Amino acid sequence: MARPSRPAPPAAPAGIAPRRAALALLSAVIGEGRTLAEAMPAALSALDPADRARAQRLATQTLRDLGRADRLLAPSLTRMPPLAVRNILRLGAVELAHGAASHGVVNDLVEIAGRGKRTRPLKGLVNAVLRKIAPEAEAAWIDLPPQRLPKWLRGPLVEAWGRAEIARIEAVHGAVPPLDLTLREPGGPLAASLGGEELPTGSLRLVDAGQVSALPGYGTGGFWVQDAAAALPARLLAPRAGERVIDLCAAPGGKTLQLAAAGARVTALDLSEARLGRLRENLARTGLEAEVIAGDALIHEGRYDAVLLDAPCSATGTIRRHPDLPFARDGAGISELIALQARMIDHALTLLPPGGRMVFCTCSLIPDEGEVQVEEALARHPGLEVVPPGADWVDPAWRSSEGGLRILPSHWADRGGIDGFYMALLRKPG
Ligand SMILES: C[S@@+](CC[C@H](N)C(=O)[O-])C[C@H]1O[C@@H](n2cnc3c(N)ncnc32)[C@H](O)[C@@H]1O
Repeated sequence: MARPSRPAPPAAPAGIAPRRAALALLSAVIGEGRTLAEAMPAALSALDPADRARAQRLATQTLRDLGRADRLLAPSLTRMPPLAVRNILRLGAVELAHGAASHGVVNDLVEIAGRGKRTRPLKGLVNAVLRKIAPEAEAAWIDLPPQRLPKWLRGPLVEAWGRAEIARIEAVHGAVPPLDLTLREPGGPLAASLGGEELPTGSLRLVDAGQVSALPGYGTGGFWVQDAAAALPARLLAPRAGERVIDLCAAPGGKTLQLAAAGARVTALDLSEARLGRLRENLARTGLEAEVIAGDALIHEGRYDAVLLDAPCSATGTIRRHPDLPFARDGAGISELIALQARMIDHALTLLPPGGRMVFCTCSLIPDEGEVQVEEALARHPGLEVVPPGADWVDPAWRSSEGGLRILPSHWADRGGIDGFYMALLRKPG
């Protein structure tokens, strides 16, 4: 006799799984100081691709808006609840402020609070606070100031760029950045089918692009994702067809692809075998060619016409795309990075013939990783020159006094911002 089948348990509401995963990401970043990239594999592994994307989006948005969320919540809290509860409230506040349906947000987050041992006792608080802020969250949000940079970074940056510029940078950090693409053939038919705005520097900018792999031209390698600022160092180097160029810190390979697409004979070197795996995937997808070497830029030997040195740095220029960075870092290790960059510049020069050229760049907002690094290199190497770029894509606001280009996220704010970067074209004495 067939056994009566058990009734299936009621399905959990669709929003629970991605919201729980988003909270796991928030606790890894805010509570444990890990980056989203480090935390994502474990936190998202059980989810389907759509929920994975939603969880990542929710966590990223909450980190971007943490300061505003705390301000919105503060009047409703007489005491500071434990971090796990605070993160539930923050996620709720951010979702409500961005127009999510309040019953879904509140019900799911109350349910999630009820499932956790540490959060269960405060389930009632979660319910009461979220219901209280729900009606006004969207309207109140507009007047709240954006998330501030953490103290370890804000102090030096205010000193370098001034309070007003830092406020503008923080405003840009508070907005969802557009998607920038580098096209293999700029201005070709693919640009028209992708739509978007062609930037003066040649990148194509899309707003609300959706899933990148679903865009036309992805499968055939017609473009790669690369912030508009990150696309400039290779343009500054201006490789010619057939030139031997080494990309010294190459992975995951955005600049290698640009150099190869320009027809240069490219060597892509990086210390990280794992990151080189992504570079190889990018070469395979685009059908572009480069010699790939797992190695140390401090000891690699050879002779090249030109060098691109995109040195490891604090990455503080990329906060608008990586809002986890201020939480996952505390400023430790920056002086070691600065010393490493100087050693890399010195060694990179040995790879060039007299008169050879090199672009040094970092995605940092800290002058010690940019302008100061180049000034000190000039002092160490008599005859080394900075060549100020004459290209028509250079925005005059980017020119810095020693001849390099300084890009701040607040530049092009009306277009959606741009990552912070520093770059300089150096010429070895002849
Ligand atoms: C800013 S990222 C490079 C991004 C890359 N140029 C691109 O456009 O996709 C810096 C890279 O330096 C690499 N790196 C760090 N120390 C290195 C070393 N001693 N030699 C070579 N690569 C190194 C890291 O693994 C990392 O991939």
